[in-house]
Amino acid sequence: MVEQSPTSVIGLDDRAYASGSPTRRDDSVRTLVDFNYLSATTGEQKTVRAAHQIYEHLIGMWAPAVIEAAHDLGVFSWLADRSGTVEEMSAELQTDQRATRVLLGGLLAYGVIERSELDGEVRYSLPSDFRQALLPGGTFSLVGKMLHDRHVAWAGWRNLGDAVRHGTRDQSGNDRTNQISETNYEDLTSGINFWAPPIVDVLSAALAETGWKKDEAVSVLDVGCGTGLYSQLLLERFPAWKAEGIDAPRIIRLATAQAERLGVGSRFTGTVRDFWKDGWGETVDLILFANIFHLQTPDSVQKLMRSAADVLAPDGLICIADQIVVDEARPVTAQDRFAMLFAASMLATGGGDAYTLSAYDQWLAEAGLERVAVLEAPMHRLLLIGHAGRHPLPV
Ligand SMILES: C[S@@+](CC[C@H](N)C(=O)[O-])C[C@H]1O[C@@H](n2cnc3c(N)ncnc32)[C@H](O)[C@@H]1O
Repeated sequence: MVEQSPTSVIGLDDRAYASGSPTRRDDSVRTLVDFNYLSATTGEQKTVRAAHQIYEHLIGMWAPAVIEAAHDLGVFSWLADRSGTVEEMSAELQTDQRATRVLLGGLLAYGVIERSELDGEVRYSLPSDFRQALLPGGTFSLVGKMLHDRHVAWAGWRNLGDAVRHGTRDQSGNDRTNQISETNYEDLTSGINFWAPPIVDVLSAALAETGWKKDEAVSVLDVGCGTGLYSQLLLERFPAWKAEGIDAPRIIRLATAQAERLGVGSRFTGTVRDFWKDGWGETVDLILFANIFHLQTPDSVQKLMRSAADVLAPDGLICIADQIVVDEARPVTAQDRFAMLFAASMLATGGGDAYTLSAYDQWLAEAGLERVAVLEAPMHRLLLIGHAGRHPLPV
C-alpha cells in the first residue's frame, strides 16, 4: 500500500519541541483564555478579566478528568500501535460514538493526541514523545500517577477545606506524617519516576565539577527509595559506586526489578526496612532523600536528619531533592510556585508540607549538619549537606 501524506495534521506539530529543544510552544499548560480580547481599562473590565483568570484555574480539573477517563476507557492503549477513526475506536471500546468524539476533542485541545485528515477521513494517534507517559509499563509511565489520582487524590482534594479547618493532627493532637498507604505507593512511585533523570543530571554535574569521590567505592543509601531510580541512575554514571535502597516490602520488589532492568542489579541492594524503627546500618558516603521530607512533620524531619547524621561518613554528603520553598513572599519561580501548591496536595492527602530553605537550615544545624549547596532542578531543589564545619566538597 502506498502511504499518502495527510492533508493536515493538528496536534503536537512543534518543530522546536520535536528537535529536542527545551523551549515549549505553549507556556506550560495550554491556555484556555485569549487575554488579548480582554481589556483592563475600567474597573468593570478589570473585574471581568480577573474572573476569566480565576475561571481558568477552576477548570484546571478538566485536564485530569479528560486524560484519566481516556486512560480508564483504554483509549491510549487502543492508540498504542495504530491511528484510528472515532467509529473504529468506539466500536472496539464499546463507547458512544458522539461522546468518544467529544473526549478525543478534549485530548486534542490539551495536545495529548494528534488528529490527521486525509480525503475526508479523520484519524487520531498518539504523538511519539507522549507514548511512554500515557501507556503502562515504561520507566516513565504516568499511569501510576493517574491511578493515584483515582484512588487517593480526587477524594483528598474534595476534603482540602476540612484539612485546613482541622489540620492534620490525630485525635491525641499529634501532627501526622503523610498517610498514603504502601499499596497506593505502588502506583505513585512509578508514576513519579520521570522526575529523576534531570535531578540526577544536576547532582552528577555538581559532583563531577568538584570531583567528589568520582573513582572511589562510594556507598549510597537511598532512603525511602521508591523504585530506586535516583540511586540507580547514579550507579549508571559512577561505575565504582554501590547503593542500598530502603523501603517497604511491595516497593522494594519494584526497585529490585527495575535495578535489574537498568543493568545495575549487581550493585543495587533493595532492603525492606522501616526508617523509623530499624537501625540505618553501616557508615555511608552519600545519603539520598528524594521526595521524602515533604511527607514529614517538623518533628519527623528532625528525627530523619539525626538518623542520617549518625551514619554519614565524616566527609560524606547528604542530598535532599524535594519541593523546597526559597521565596514564599514572592513565588515567581516555577519551583516556588510548584512547591507551595505541592504543600496543599500533601495537606489534602493527609499530611506533610513543602518546607522553606530557612527551616531546613535550622533543622540541619540542630542535627550537627550544614548546607553546602542549593541546586535548581525541574519541580525540585536539591540541598547538598555535610557535617557542620567539614565541607565535604573540594572547592
Ligand atoms: C514520595 S515516595 C518517594 C520515592 C522515591 N524516593 C522517589 O523520589 O521517587 C516516598 C517513599 O517513601 C517510602 N516510605 C515512607 N515511609 C517509610 C518508612 N517508614 N520506611 C521506609 N520507607 C518509607 C514510601 O514507601 C515511598 O516509596
